[in-house]
Amino acid sequence: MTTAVLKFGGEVIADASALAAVLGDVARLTAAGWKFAICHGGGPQANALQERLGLQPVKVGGRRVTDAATLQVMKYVLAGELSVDVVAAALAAGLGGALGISGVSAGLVTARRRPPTRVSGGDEELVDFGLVGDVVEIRTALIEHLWAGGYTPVINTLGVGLDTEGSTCPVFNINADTVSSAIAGALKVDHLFLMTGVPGVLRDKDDPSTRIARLSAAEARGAIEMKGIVGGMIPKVEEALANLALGIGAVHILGANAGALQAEAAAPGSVGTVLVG
Ligand SMILES: Nc1ncnc2c1ncn2[C@@H]1O[C@H](COP(=O)(O)OP(=O)(O)O)[C@@H](O)[C@H]1O
Ligand SMILES: CC(=O)N[C@@H](CCC(=O)OP(=O)(O)O)C(=O)O
Repeated sequence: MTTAVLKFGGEVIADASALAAVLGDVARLTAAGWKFAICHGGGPQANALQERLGLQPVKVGGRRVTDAATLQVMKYVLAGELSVDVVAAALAAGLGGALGISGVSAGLVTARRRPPTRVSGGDEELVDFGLVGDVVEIRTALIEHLWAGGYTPVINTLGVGLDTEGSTCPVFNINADTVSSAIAGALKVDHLFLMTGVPGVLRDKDDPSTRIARLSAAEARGAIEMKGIVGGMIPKVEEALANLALGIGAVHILGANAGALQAEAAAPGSVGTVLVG
């Protein structure tokens, strides 16, 4: 049995034909015996709703600064519209066991508030991200339970603190690349696929023909330092590398194209970028 975490961001969700093609591949691989956990983001959709509400999206090093109103937007967007729409698209693509959950469900993604931190890709000073969580623990039992029942979890990446605040536990916004990498590490999956709007990590971020097939940790850190990797590609690479050592078979960053999952799994680096420790 092959196990995989597939993460895609809001950009992929916004492209209905790309999303259908990818979910069709997941449906076929699942029918052939693979087990997938799908994690999704929703950054562009959250930006759009913030703007409609007169809020200004602020991101530092690819992570969103999250006040109380922004967290509310993240709940509406991630656990509301996009969770429902991704599951509906998965059902349409033939993935009959698709089931939407959040990182809050059964305490799947437990987290604590991130203290003010210095950020790669930001300035030198400490950044207070507000209601953004750092992952403390992934409780994999829920995913294993769903897999055993024939379901494919579709996970939106909110997290929960288990230290109660009055009558409730605090909910946190967590970057979807962070959550998917942590889940992949906890499950020790064979493949972590980070699917995005570009074909992989690019030498020149504006030139899709400059895809890097294999990227080492040292090269990745150098590229972040030299600002060759910027914005939303930073958390993807950093978080995947941080979790690779936990026992993920292979981490692939790749574009959302039909057949890409199978091709990358069979020959890592053939259509995307494979990260090596
Ligand atoms: N070296 C790089 N190679 C590829 N993409 C890069 C690089 N540096 C920055 N990026 C940017 O990172 C983006 C992917 O991150 P992001 O937009 O957050 O995706 P997602 O929403 O799929 O998580 C790309 O669309 C690209 O604009
Ligand atoms: C803390 C943080 O940055 N959270 C992310 C969660 C959504 C996400 O990661 O979406 P994409 O995968 O589409 O970028 C955010 O607020 O945008």
